Amino acid sequence: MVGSLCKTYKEYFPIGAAVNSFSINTHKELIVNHFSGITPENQMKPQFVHPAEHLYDFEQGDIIADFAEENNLLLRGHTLIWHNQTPDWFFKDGGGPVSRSLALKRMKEHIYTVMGHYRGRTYAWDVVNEAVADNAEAPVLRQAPWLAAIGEDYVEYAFRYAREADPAAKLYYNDYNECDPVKSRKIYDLVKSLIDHGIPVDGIGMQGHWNIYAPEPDKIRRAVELYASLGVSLQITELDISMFRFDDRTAYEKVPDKLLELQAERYEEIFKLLREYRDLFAGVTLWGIADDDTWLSDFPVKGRRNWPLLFDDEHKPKKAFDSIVVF
Ligand SMILES: Oc1ccccc1CN[C@@H]1C=C[C@@H](O)[C@H](O)[C@H]1O
Repeated sequence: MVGSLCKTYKEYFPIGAAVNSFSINTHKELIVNHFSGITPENQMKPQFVHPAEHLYDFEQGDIIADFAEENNLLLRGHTLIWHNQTPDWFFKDGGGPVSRSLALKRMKEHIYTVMGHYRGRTYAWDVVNEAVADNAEAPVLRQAPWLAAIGEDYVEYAFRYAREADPAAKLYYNDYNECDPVKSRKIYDLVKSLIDHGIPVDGIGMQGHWNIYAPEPDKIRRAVELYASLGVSLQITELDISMFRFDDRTAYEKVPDKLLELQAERYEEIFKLLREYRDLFAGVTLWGIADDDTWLSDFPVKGRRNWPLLFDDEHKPKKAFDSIVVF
């Protein structure tokens, strides 16, 4: 019997995994043996829980929340306000664009209803996902439907509504490419501005969609220290270590051993750094359980398989797993 991942890290931080209402059955043994928390990869996103203005559908989210309760797992809510997987109806009114006041009303109702439904079951929420622009010359906020409808203060309103909806939940701002020197400064500036205006932000979610080549530990370290200087909690919320640079079109039928070795070294150096900063991290979540079910197979390159997680297609621990449970 291999050592339990979450038991190994019990004195460091909870270890979570992204799940769906199928993988909680197909990957149940791995979840209950190796993880102390779960995040719904998709099934609490607006597209799934709020498909039409007067229609909520919590069926799949409830299956996940019930599983968390039955197995004593922490449950992270993901995500409330995002430019993706959010139905167009939020931003339309009659034949034209929604007004600021109606968009705020819809945002408030969505946040109150979804957080209210899971109140007491979700200990944290990714309130706003990926609001910051990627490209260096852009302003802080990316172009997004919520920005167009409400204006630059949409992020503030989202966090205020979230605190009102569930005062006990930890409220996170979550983003990717979070170690890029330019983008990390923008994320810092956004969260600092929220804090300076008395907006309730408890933490920054560093998604951690990394790969076997980047970001190097020093870049991760600089971002960790920059965000921690705000006095907020940190979480790695969506960790996976891709075998490829983002849109590299190289593809393999079977993962080369050399890449598995490189990946094990990356996981080892990343978890060494996370253990060093254990006091800053309130959790580390893998964006999936095993390589047979990962969003990175076919994304962003159609037909390109990927092997970014700690367990292989047969749910056996990989070299990457061994590299982080023995230290
Ligand atoms: O790494 C990226 C590259 C391009 C776009 C988005 C991302 C990350 N975006 C994440 C990935 C998968 C989704 O399931 C998550 O909800 C989302 O937060």
